[in-house]
Amino acid sequence: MAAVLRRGAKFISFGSSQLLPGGCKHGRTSTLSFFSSSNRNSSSSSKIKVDLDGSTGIAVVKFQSPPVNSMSLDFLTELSISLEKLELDKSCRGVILTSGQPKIFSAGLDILDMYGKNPEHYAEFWKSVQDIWLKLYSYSKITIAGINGSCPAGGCLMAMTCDYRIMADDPRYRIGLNETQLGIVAPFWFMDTIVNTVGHRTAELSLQFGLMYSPSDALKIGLVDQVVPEEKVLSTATETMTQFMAIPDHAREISKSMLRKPTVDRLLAFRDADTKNFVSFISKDSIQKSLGMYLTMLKQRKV
Ligand SMILES: CCCCCCCCC/C=C/C(=O)SCCNC(=O)CCNC(=O)[C@H](O)C(C)(C)COP(=O)(O)OP(=O)(O)OC[C@H]1O[C@@H](n2cnc3c(N)ncnc32)[C@H](O)[C@@H]1OP(=O)(O)O
Repeated sequence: MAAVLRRGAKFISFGSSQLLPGGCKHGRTSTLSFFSSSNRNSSSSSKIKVDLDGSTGIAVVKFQSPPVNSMSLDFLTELSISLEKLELDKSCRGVILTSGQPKIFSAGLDILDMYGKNPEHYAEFWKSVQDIWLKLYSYSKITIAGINGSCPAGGCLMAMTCDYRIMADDPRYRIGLNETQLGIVAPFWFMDTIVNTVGHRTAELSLQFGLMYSPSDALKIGLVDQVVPEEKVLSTATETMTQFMAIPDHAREISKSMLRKPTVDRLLAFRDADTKNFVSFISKDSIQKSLGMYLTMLKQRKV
């Protein structure tokens, strides 16, 4: 079901579903601004660029980790710090996540962080993946994903944590949780997130086949909320943000929190066990072999 938020309208319009397999609380001034005192503030780490417009309260967080914005430990750490600063900054009311790399939103978790490393590294990496999900899924500010490129696995997970998803209409782009195609299993909180987004039955098919959807199919199943020409992704995200901002922050925030808290609490309750499971799963010879083969295929561009 594709819920569409239209200009000047409320949450309306539900499409049919179809699956195709395939590969300040209103505050505008800041006492806690991390981005200097002018109206447009930029900060840039090596992998994440943040532009906060103090006059609108909208921050654009751009991924700039070539070639494919894969979520390495460094990427996740930098993103986490940027999000934390923005959450504390009272001049910021909403965050747009988007990519500065052509054709890719994010390639998902960095496979090199899951391959050929030691258990301590896997545990540290996994905790940072959990951390970014926990942060975004329970983020108090409005979040919109401007998906201007392909968005597999962890990339799709990150987009799903946002309050709204706008995808570029390029038919070459794909989005979905493709883990089974790599011979790995999406953890329960990845599954919870997609179930919460597209519903149980669609999630069952999606996860088992590891389906990757074109923008139009993603819209049909409600994995994204809107599909627009690529050059309009950011402007549409800004317009949509303005609609969200018209809702009193406290009411919106509490609604979001009530809807998402059970899912967040489930990971918090099993966080250590989930980390142990990940480390033992990813350390298995058979899984390492699958990942090694997948990396080789990627390098030979056979995927
Ligand atoms: C119980 C608990 C159980 C827990 C069980 C464990 C659960 C883990 C959950 C996993 C979640 C994930 O996100 S796993 C990651 C899943 N991601 C994917 O499958 C995406 C794979 N990538 C792609 O499909 C493509 O690269 C795509 C993103 C569309 C871009 O295509 P392009 O043609 O533009 O670019 P490519 O030539 O393919 O890639 C450019 C270079 O980037 C590298 N690259 C691409 N994706 C990469 C990635 N994710 N990590 C590292 N490196 C990557 C390629 O190898 C190339 O390296 P060079 O040749 O050296 O330049």
